Amino acid sequence: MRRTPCLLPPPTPLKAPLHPTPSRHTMSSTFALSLLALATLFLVLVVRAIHLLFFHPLSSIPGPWYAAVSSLWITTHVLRLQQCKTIHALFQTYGPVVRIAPNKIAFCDLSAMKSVYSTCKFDKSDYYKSLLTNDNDHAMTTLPHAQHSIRRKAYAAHYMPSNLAKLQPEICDATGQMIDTLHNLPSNTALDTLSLFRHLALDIIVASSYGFRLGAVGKWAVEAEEGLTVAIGDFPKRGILRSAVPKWAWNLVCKIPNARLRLLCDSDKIMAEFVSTRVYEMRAKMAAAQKLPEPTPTVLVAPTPLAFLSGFCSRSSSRSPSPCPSEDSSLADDTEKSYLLPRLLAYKYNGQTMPEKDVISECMGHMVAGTDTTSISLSFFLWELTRRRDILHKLRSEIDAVMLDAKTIPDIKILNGMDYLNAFIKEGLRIYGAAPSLLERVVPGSAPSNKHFFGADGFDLLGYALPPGTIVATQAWSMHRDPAVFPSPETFLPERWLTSPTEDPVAEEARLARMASYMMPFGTGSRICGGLNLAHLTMRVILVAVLRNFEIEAAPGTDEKSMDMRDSFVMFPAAMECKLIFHPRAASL
Ligand code: HEM
Repeated sequence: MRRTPCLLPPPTPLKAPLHPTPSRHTMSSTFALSLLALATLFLVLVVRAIHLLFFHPLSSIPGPWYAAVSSLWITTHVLRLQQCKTIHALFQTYGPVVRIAPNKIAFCDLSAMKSVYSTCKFDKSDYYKSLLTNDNDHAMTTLPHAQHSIRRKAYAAHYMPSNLAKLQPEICDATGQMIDTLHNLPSNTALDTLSLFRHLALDIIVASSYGFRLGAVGKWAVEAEEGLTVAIGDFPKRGILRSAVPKWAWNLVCKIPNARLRLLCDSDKIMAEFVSTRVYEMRAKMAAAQKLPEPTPTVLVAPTPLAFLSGFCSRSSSRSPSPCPSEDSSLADDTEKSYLLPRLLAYKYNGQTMPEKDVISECMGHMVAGTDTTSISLSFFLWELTRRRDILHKLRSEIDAVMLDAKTIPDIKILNGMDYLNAFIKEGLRIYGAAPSLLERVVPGSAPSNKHFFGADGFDLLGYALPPGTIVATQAWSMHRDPAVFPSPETFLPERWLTSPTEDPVAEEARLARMASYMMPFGTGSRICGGLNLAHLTMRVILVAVLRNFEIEAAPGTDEKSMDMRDSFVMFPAAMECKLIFHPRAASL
């Protein structure tokens, strides 16, 4: 029998919905899974926190519990630019050793400072890599001690006092140009000294490194900021931004068509191009000099000396002012002096010269390290003088006595012997040192030769065992404010650096030596600032020249609030500027 075909239409296939509605069952299982993930994460964090607080090798070290469980707390203070003050407050609450992050210990103690930085010479932490120049190391960023000492040997002799003495004409010339510029400004002009001294410090560093006159102050005077100076000011900001965002985001930021942003992104490149040009010129000069039949100058000699502007430099070591050498006469004496660049180009290690990339990044490192630090210190020093006429008066008496002619800066030997000036600078560096922050080091994996600092559990820091890999650091800010060493530490008192005629001379010497041992405005130990002699000379020259020629007054708006100190490795005023007015002294005209 044939079957009757079914006349019913075939069933329409169900259309899949565009957005399938999850069943109640699926929804609840996703929710449960998320809850489980969150609970697991929470549990992991709790277990981790418990470990860090109670079972970690650093758990016995005092400090706030939230600092021990996460780096977030200290990072917020870094971002608030208040790390120094925050850590200082911790020392006052918890004592000389404090845990400030899960793996980071800060201390404030002289013996610990000596063993970390000088005796054991711990390597630097990764933090310094944010300061690479031209994506390459320089002395400051070379972390391992052994590699660093090779770098240090390459440049150290440049900053020896004997070499700097020969570079006085360059330093005085640049300073003289600034003094002339200030004399020519309309009266009552408020100047940002951070910017002014940044330009001057750069002129001095460029002149003493390459024998090249940059003329940054001259350009600044006509309100055309020197490109290189802007780049140097931008460089640290670039470093912070670059390390805060992923690489792709940074590349994107640098594509935004904004001229100012472009400059910031290119700051490293601008500096590298400037130094590369100097390297190219110097190589050409050195090659030309070697082809001369006779006499053959050493490679350390810069073949073309700077032309000197005016009579601001004195070459005499006597107290009577002497005329500045003329352009013609300077050549003979200059054959002895040595700039930084030819020295680096000639440096050999194991028979090899330094790769050019290293020479360039080294030179860039010095420009970055020396420019803002010098300008910030000087700005705070002058700001202090606007508030302390008593100190200004004593400084003036000393300066006026050795600087009969307002246009002749005394010789280095005279500057070195000015007791009150030097006491003032020491006190300035104690309170306003431009780099007062933590100088991070890492506890090594194996004990160095000084084994007595190491027990079975690691490095012995004031009775606490720090395992290898722990980051350990102290800060000048706190070492300089120890009331047992510096009575009334917040009071600016140059006299504390002078011996009192009414006290026992032996006790006085011991007191001065004790204070000096706590001072670390330039760091301390094997990684101490390479340019500290230049910094001292520059500060002395600029201070005597400015104070001999001008009365200084704080501009409206420059006050305790605007000058409140902020720190991000280097320190700076809250307002990011220091506006002062320079009135020519009658005796200087
Ligand atoms: C008042 C001015 C200055 C202050 C307060 C200062 C401070 C410092 C500090 C704190 C360090 C780091 C030490 C460390 O990381 O442990 C340093 C390193 C350095 N500074 Fe200065 N500095 C000043 C001026 C200069 C100048 C004028 C130059 C050169 C032009 C310079 C060149 C260097 C170099 C090359 C290093 C790295 C040293 C090395 O590791 O071999 N600094 N400075």
